[in-house]
Amino acid sequence: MDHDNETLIALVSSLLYRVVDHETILEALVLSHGDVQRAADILNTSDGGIRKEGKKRKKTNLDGWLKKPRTSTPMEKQIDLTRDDENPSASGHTIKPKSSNAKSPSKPTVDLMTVLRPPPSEDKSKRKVKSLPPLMLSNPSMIAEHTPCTMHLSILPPELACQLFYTMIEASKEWQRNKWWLFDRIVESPHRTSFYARLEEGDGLADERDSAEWQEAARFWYNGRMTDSPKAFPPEMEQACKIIEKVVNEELRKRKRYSLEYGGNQDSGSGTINPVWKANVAASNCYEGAKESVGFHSDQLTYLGPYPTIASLSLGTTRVFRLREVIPTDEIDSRQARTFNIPLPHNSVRKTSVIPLRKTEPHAGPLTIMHASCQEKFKHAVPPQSAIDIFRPTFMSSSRAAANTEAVSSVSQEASISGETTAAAAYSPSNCRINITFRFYRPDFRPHSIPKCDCGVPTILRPDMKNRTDGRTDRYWWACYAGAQNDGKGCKFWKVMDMDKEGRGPCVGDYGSPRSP
Ligand SMILES: O=C(O)CCC(=O)C(=O)O
Ligand SMILES: [Fe+2]
Repeated sequence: MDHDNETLIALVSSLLYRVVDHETILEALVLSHGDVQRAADILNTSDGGIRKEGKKRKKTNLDGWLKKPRTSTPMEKQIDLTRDDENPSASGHTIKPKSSNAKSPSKPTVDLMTVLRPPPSEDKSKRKVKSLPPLMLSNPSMIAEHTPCTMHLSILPPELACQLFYTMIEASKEWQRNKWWLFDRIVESPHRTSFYARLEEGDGLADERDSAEWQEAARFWYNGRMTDSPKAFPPEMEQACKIIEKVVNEELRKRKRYSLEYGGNQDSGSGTINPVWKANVAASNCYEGAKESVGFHSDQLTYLGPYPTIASLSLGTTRVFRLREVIPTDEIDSRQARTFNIPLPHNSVRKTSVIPLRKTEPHAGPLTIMHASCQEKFKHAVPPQSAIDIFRPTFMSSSRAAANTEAVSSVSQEASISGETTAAAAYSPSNCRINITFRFYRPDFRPHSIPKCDCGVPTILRPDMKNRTDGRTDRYWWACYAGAQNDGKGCKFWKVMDMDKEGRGPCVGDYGSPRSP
C-alpha cells in the first residue's frame, strides 16, 4: 500500500462514486485479495452490488481479514482518518443533520486499523504494468509537465504573506475538525478547516438572496452540521485574492479550455470568451505539526461544476502536496498511476524544505493552481510527515512579534535537542501550515439548482473518473450523500447530470470554442 496512514476501506471508498456500506466494501476487498483499485472497480462496475459467488465466499474469507473483534472500545475514541473524500473543504456539502450533530453510532467506535489486517502482499510478478516510483516535482516546469497544475513563486509581497499567515493562525483557533459518518462510525478530519465567502459588492454574493444561498452552501460545507454563517474574507485575504485572481485569469487565457468549463462572459463583438475566474468563496485549512494531514481526495464539484480551476495558497511551514492520477479503466492494463510529490514552502521562505530543493533552482512557490481536469483525473493529499521545518517569518506585525519570538525560540530549543519538531511544539504558529483554496462557485451551480435525493437533502456531484472521454461528453453524477451525517444512512439516489436538461451553462463548448485539449 503506498498511501501511508490510510485504511483500506477508506481508500476503496475514496474511489467510489457513491456511498457503499462497510460490509460490501469488505466483500469487494476479499474478492480482490486486498487490491484497493480492483475492489473499487468491482463496486463501481457492479452497480454497487457484488456477484453471488462473492457473497458465498464472504463468511470464510472475511474471517481471514478481520482480527479478533475487540469488545467494547470506548465510544469517545473517534477514528482519525488521513483521507477525507467527504472533506468539506472539497466543496459544498449535502447533508441534512438528523440532529444538531453526528449521533452516537449503534456500534462502538473503533479504529479501523486495529480491526483490519494489512492486505495480503501482492504478487508483483503477476502485474502486467510496471509500477512507477514516486516522483518529486521540485520546480514549476516539472509540475506543469507532469500534472494539470501550475506553480507560481512568491506570489504575494512577503509582508502581506506573513500578515495573512498570522491573521489566519489567529482565526484558526475557532476553526473545526470536520466530522462525518463513514459506514457506521464517526470519523474526524486530521486538520482544522473553515469556510469563507466573499461578500464584497460586485462579486455576486452581496445581495440578500445570494447571501442566504451561500450560507446554505457553507452549511453543507460542514458536513451538514448547523454552523455559523460563512465568514467574510479578512482584508489581507481580500488583498491576496485580487493578486491571485489576476494570475489565475492570465493562466486561463494561455490554456486550452475544456468544453464543460464555465463559459460566461463572452465578448459579443469577437465571440471570444474572456475568462472570468472570480474567487467567490475560499476554504482554509490549518495543519498543526507534522502529523496533521488531508488524505487523497478530489474536490467535490457540487457548486464548482465540471472542470473547475482552484487556486491553492500555502503559508507557513513547508509541507508536501501529493498528486496521483486515477487511471481510466480502459488504460489500467497499459499504464500505472504515479505519485507526484510537490514541496510547498511559504511565500517568502527561501530555502527550508522537508525535501531539499536543488540548489540551482528557485524555491517552489506558494500558489498551486489546480487547473481544469485536475479534479477529474487526479486525487490530491497533504500526507503526514515524520518531521517538519520550523517556519521563521521574515515579517510580522509588531503586535505579534513578541509572542512569536517567544514561540519560535522555545521550538528552536526543542528542535535542536531532538533534531526535529516535537509534540510540545505542535501548537506554535512556527509549526503550522495555512492553506487557502480560492474557488469560483459557478452561477449555474447555485445551491437552489442542486437536485435533492430521496432523503430530501442536496446531492453531491461526482465525476466519472474511471471512464473519461473527450472533455465534452464526460459524465458526472448526482448522488446521495446523506450518509455522511445521517447516522451513516443514505438512499440509493443517483442520476447522471445533464447540462442541457438542467438548464446549466453557458459552457466554453457552447460557443464552438476549443472543444477539448
Ligand atoms: O492543504 C492543501 O494544500 C490541500 C487542501 C485541500 O485539498 C482542500 O482543501 O480540498
Ligand atoms: Fe482538496
